[in-house]
Amino acid sequence: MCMIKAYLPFLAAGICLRFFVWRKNDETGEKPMRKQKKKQGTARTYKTAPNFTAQHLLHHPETIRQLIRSARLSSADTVLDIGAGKGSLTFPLADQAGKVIAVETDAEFVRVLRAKAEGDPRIRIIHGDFRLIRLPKEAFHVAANIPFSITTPILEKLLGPEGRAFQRGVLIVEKGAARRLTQSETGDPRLLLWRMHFVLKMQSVIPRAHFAPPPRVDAAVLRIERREHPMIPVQHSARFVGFAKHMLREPRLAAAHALRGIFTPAQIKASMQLANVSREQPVRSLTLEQWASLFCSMLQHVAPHRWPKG
Ligand SMILES: C[S@@+](CC[C@H](N)C(=O)[O-])C[C@H]1O[C@@H](n2cnc3c(N)ncnc32)[C@H](O)[C@@H]1O
Repeated sequence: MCMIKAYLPFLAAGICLRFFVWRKNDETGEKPMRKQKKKQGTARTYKTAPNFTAQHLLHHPETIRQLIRSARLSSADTVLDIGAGKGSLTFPLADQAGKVIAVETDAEFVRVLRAKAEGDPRIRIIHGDFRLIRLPKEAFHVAANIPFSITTPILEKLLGPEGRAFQRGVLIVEKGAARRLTQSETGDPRLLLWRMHFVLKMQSVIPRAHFAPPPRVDAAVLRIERREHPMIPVQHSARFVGFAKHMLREPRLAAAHALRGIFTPAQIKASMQLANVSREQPVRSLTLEQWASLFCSMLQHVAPHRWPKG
């Protein structure tokens, strides 16, 4: 009895800790990491710290059909399924595309995928972290219900220099993330850069009930298409980020003021006229065309030593 009494405070502390961890996972809307069976022999190897795995599997047949249809794939296409799970998208995608590359970190899911895809030359399964794999060099598309917890690293990889062969994609992301990525006004220089090269659109909302287990929030389909003609020269991408950061130090400031550190007064007048920017227009309300025009004016007329650093 005395022994039990002595252990009671530790037991209570343990229960509190479990509750706290559970609440934390609940707040993020993510499921805690699944435990791996040791005997599978394909132990998880992370080069970076493990993240929540976000295993919200899509189980709604019509939503799956719509996503596959909207990916507009042909038998000549290569498509990436990022976070393939048990293959709810992988196999329907293989019926449309020439080649599907399915990337998945979870050893148990990879085992299921390999068993289902055995002998199917159209499907290649990569057991690994998408953030660490090498992207195809030939043109490719993406159709995926991605792990929400790594939405930004996934976009950085696809829309940055590494993803130079990425053409277009339909990605299921958190609805809030889809809104942020597609609303017209933004104060995020990197998002502006992505928009110079890609068109991002929120295509449709997917109710949380279409996933198992359901996430805490609804999801949405984010459509991404590479622009045929980028709005700024690709080789000046890093410079564009430097320019946008400089301009967005105070997003509510009138563009004419924000341009001061870079352009002379005469250059400000001319470049604003060319970009059709009004005198009091705040920086954060500049349209993509205005951003591109002001930036190109800087490249053309301002001495490189005055260009803001990234
Ligand atoms: C939202 S689920 C989607 C699963 C499946 N595509 C579906 O729709 O049913 C995301 C999947 O990504 C996997 N995952 C999590 N982190 C990953 C990473 N860094 N690289 C690749 N896959 C990852 C999870 O194990 C999970 O199976």
